[in-house]
Amino acid sequence: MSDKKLIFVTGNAMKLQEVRAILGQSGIDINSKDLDIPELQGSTQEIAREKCRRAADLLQGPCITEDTALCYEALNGLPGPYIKYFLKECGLDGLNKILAGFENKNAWALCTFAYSAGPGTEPILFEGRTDGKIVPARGQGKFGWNPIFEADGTGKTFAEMSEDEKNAISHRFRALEKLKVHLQSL
Ligand SMILES: O=c1[nH]c(=O)c2ncn([C@@H]3O[C@H](COP(=O)(O)OP(=O)(O)OP(=O)(O)O)[C@@H](O)[C@H]3O)c2[nH]1
Ligand SMILES: [Mg+2]
Repeated sequence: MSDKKLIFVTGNAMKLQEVRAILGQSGIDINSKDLDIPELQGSTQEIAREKCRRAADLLQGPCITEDTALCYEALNGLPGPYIKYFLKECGLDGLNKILAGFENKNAWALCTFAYSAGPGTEPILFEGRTDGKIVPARGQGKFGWNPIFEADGTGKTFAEMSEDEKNAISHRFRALEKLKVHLQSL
């Protein structure tokens, strides 16, 4: 890609902030656009592909989109891509209580970036996953479900970490590492 300037279609300011911080000095410059794209039901991959297709159609050009899922092992991966609505309706406490009947509190955060070269092309997906467990809320509650997700091996929730600490191990960082390689090869 000649100028490495890419449109990230998202309505989520925190995602954008993290993506910019993680991309840092990579030479990949992100512009953002907040378009209201309907999100389908289905697997995270189906949702990610369709959102990116629709975004590229609306923009009439190349773009990236991102979908984040929070997956509970005891629930075979749910709430998954529907976490936004669970968080809104049940809150952090409710997201803990959902697991009250299960001993298994394991969960994973899954980030899926989709890249479209433009309308009519098939989006390419880049996934990143961080394993952890669901815990009662700890730390600064500035971003989504960060306070209830304790990343394995850290003893900290995402909300107890500095920006740099989270960005070094997050689902978003791991997905962006793959997207970066692809973009740099264009
Ligand atoms: O604690 C968190 N740490 C994270 O790292 C993180 N990344 C996303 N989220 C939240 O999970 C849902 C995903 O839904 P989502 O992928 O559809 O995002 P969105 O609708 O906010 O933006 P977009 O679809 O316009 O890009 C939304 O509630 C996001 O706020 C996070 N919460
Ligand atoms: Mg969304």
